[in-house]
Amino acid sequence: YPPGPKGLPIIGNMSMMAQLTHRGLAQLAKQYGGLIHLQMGVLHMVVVSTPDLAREVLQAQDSVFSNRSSSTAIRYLSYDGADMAFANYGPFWRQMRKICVIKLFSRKRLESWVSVRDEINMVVQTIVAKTGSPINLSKLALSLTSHIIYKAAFGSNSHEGEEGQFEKILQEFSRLFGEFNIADFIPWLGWIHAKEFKKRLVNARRELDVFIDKVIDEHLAKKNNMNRKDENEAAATDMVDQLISFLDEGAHENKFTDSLSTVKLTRDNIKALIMDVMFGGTETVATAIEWAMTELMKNPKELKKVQEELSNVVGLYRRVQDFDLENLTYLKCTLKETLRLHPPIPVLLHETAKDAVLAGYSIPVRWRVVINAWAIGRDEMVWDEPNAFKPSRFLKQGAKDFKGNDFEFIPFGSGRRSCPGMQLGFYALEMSVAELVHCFTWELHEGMKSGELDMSDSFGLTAPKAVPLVAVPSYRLKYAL
Ligand code: HEM
Repeated sequence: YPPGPKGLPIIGNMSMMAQLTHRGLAQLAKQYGGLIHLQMGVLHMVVVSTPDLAREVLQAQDSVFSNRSSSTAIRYLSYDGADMAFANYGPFWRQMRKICVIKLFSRKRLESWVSVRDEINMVVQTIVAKTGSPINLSKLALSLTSHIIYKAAFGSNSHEGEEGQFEKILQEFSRLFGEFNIADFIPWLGWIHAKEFKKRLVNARRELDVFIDKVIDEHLAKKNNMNRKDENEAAATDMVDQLISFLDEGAHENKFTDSLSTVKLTRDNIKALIMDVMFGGTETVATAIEWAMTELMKNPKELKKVQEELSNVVGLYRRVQDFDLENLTYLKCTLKETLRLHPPIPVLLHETAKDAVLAGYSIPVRWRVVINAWAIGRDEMVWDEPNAFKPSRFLKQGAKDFKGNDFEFIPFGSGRRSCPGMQLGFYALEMSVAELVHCFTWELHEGMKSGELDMSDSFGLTAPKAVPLVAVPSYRLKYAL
């Protein structure tokens, strides 16, 4: 097995649990090397912290390393693996992925892209009304991305209060995913808080059931109405509309097929896929917006360069349009640098599908494989001044890109399990930051200096800023909105 800190009998390295964040694991990698073994009760895991080993796991031997690790909460809340993000690699996952890529996230499905624009417009209007007052940008970013994904998934005709209700359900899901459950590590101690934990799992899933069943029924009714009115009339399609076209109420399990025309989905599949989209698309993009704004506030010279570029390319008499994005090169470099220093998902969680050998070490089947994207993005063997925010490094010829071929820079992962929402996610990030710094000038709250900004992060499904970013906007454009 690979080297690693020595553990105790039965519990292994469980006493180090609090240390096993992206930062703690990067520290351990300095001590034990790019491949570490840790044991947490019955669960074994290896941690990959170098680009070469990431290439081996995500590309050269990807079919062996592309399963997902699971837990009691994940199994229950994903409707027993009825989704894509938590399903093991195989025909079922392939089928679900095809639906997501072609039907939900594709550039051709314009509605999601329109949701991004509409919601950013609303946010700009809100900020205009609050110029001169402090704004919690961390909260604003999360509310923006929740609205975008909610609208892309469910359409715009939600009823009063429903969005807030849905946010609460997701927050409880998120807490349950992250909660320490002893049964996952030492199964025979599982009785300790099993009853209470199970009760919370059942309640959370029941609430999601009630919520999404209602949405599905409303969409089905709308579809029937449309059919009656005009067979040929194209309905405005949100993600639920797309998914219910595969719904077979009589189906109890999926039949795997390579052709989308014969795919059948159950209600549980639809609920679980919606959950994937919500989790995949909300906190990730919000965290990236928050960090981009934080780094720009921390580095006023870089902010000035981005704003100069916006003045030259867009000018101060109009807002940023989609066609401007390809000319906003420095903005793009700034966002890449943000994703290098602060990958929203700092560690990728995979599992071995069979016994494997990695760098000469044995990695048995069903071992957890953690790829520390955060540590790789700050590897001093690869990156010059790895902890400095230097967007211009991405201007150089041959600079790394995040599309999955450069294993030194993997904020969206790479290979089979890489992010299917990358295009949509990056577009939402690019447009949000472009508009925030084009329409407004930002000052830190209460006379705080840029050097005093707290740059610590917290560790969970994503790694947002530990202390929210608060800043005061003033309007920058030369025409009234
Ligand atoms: C800045 C934005 C985003 C970042 C940095 C990001 C990053 C990632 C990463 C690192 C993974 C895991 C890769 C792996 O395990 O190897 C992932 C998976 C995933 N992402 Fe994203 N993501 C973003 C936006 C989105 C958006 C907007 C959506 C959907 C609307 C989305 C949906 C998903 C899904 C469903 C998966 C699971 C894929 C699978 O298991 O096959 N992501 N993402």
